[in-house]
Amino acid sequence: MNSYNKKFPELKNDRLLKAALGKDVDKVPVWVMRQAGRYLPEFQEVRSKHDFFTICRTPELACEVTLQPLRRFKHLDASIIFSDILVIPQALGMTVEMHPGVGPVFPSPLQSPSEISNLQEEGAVSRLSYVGEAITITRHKIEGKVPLIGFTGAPFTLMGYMIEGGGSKTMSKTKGWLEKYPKEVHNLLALLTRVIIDYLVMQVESGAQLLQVFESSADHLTKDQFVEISSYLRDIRKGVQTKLKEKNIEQVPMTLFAKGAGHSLNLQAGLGYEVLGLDWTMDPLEARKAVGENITLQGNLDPQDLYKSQKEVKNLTTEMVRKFGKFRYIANLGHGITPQTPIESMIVFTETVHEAV
Ligand SMILES: Cc1c2[nH]c(c1CCC(=O)O)Cc1[nH]c(c(CCC(=O)O)c1C)Cc1[nH]c(c(CCC(=O)O)c1C)Cc1[nH]c(c(C)c1CCC(=O)O)C2
Repeated sequence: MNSYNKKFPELKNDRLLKAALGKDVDKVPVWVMRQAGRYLPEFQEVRSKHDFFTICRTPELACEVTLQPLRRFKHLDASIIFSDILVIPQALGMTVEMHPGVGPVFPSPLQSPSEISNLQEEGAVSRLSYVGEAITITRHKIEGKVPLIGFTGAPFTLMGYMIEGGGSKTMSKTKGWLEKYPKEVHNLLALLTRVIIDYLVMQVESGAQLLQVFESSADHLTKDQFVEISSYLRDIRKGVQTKLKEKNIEQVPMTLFAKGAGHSLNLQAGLGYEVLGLDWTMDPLEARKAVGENITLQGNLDPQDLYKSQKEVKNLTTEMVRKFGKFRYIANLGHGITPQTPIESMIVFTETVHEAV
């Protein structure tokens, strides 16, 4: 399988890819994390008929919900394949359920490091082939209107869910493991890193045009702990590049979103990623100073700002885009859009980005 053989429709809007690679753009590109999701009635409609992971595993359904935001919001410059970061633990043999109103639940989380050896690394990526199929179908159905982003959870975030058994306010079990079992933790993070690299390469082979790595739980780590786990993030970037080269597949830009790790932007800028995602705590000018001119920044309006009046959303968005400027910048929120967000706010946000500079 190689995307060259798939004859995908020609890309008409390449603002996102240009911005990621530091080329000039006519307008600032914009997309929104979780842009396909519960704030859209058409998503709720599909969701009322199907279990969350059934949607992920059924390429036609995943494609349909990926396309939903594009139909509504004419200013979106990218789509992101509908899936979840927790499909990797599933492919390793763990059970993950999505409970409405609760979030992900692992009935049998990892209880001790000895259970790491039960994880089924072999064949994990082939068990994720449904994501590749969803990507390929979606690339055709998008008709080249905008690029399609593939994604993965990053090692520490995935390990956290696998140990905690779901979302956690404190991550105390996981942080306990970091102290008590450094060798085993390394083995697990290294295993996840290997699977993630092959999974991302498979996504590119299937048609993904940019890859985002979500280290969403980095906000639980101390600065020193983040420095430690950053080696896996570097290995992922390098590993994807090396494998694409070996397979003679064109390189794609990659984004790292390490939520809460704005304390280490300078370090992040050296990990090989073309784009760094910022959460809403970061000041655009300080972030630019920390990363220099060779990195594209993505973000970072507070998702809660979308609950304000249209006028305020417009003002805050304009202010944000002006601070970041047109050079090496992709507009987004500082985390995923939340379920009760008024649809009108998405319209104002995306339109305003295109008008702002
Ligand atoms: C940590 C994480 C997860 N999943 C993801 C992350 C990293 C990004 C982040 O930090 O938000 C990533 C993710 N999850 C989903 C996408 C789809 C693509 C998109 O951005 O539109 C993406 C990129 C769909 C989803 N993933 C989830 C939903 C809602 C589930 C439902 O419909 O019941 C969607 C649309 C559920 C999910 N999935 C996860 C959690 C913690 C939850 C529950 C919290 C919540 O409900 O928002 C794990």
